[in-house]
Amino acid sequence: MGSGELAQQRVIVALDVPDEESAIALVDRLEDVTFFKVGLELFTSTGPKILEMLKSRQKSIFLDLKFDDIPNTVAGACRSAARYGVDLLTIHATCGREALKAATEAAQVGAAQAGVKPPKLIAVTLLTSISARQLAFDLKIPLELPEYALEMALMAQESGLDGVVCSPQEVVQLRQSCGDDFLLVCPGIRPTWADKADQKRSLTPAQAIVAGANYLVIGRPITTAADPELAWKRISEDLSAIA
Ligand SMILES: O=c1ccn([C@@H]2O[C@H](COP(=O)(O)O)[C@@H](O)[C@H]2O)c(=O)[nH]1
Repeated sequence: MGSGELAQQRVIVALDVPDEESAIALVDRLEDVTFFKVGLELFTSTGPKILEMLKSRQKSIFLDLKFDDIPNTVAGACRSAARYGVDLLTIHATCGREALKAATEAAQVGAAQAGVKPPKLIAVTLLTSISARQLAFDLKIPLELPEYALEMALMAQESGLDGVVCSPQEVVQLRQSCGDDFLLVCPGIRPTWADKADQKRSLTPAQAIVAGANYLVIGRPITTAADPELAWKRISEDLSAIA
């Protein structure tokens, strides 16, 4: 595999910026990046036109709106979002089994109505900003963290979802239990030189790929770097070493 190819295939850059202008500036600087994530901050600011901007540049799109509501509402949201023709779409596993099933069906319907490919629907197991201590003391969940993440992933899989968003620290266990065809998409990725900030359950890009992650989501280590192209290049080189 050529230099940078693994990063191009497996790294999704999170465009957590406040407006369209900043997003375009970053996308145009990071010309080797093929996959971008649009999350709550950018989508709330720009609406769907940001997706058109990315499509016009032939980029793959992860629409990370993390829907979390009752079954009827998440189904409607997934039906609408699927019409945009995005590649990945998120919902929280904590919506529950009934909502996850309704969302899965609705995403198929929305895509068919719009004549586009359905998105891969993936469920957030447990935000990577939550530590074991916070899970127990703030969220009052009595399970050990790895067991809780596994239960959320299995519920998503049984409900027909294509995969989950999980911490890279849980990838080995989830891959073993959910099999090779289940997508494991990992934020909380931190090169050794990057600040962890609010991420509590992180690994380096190379560690996450070796563990078995399908995609790595990386935001601030690239987007807030003094030189985002150089940050991308360093990550690409680290991944080339394991390719
Ligand atoms: O559990 C989760 C789910 C989603 N995210 C999102 O990924 C990126 C990570 O950005 P960094 O700047 O690399 O921390 C961000 O858009 C989150 O909304 C997550 O971090 N953890």
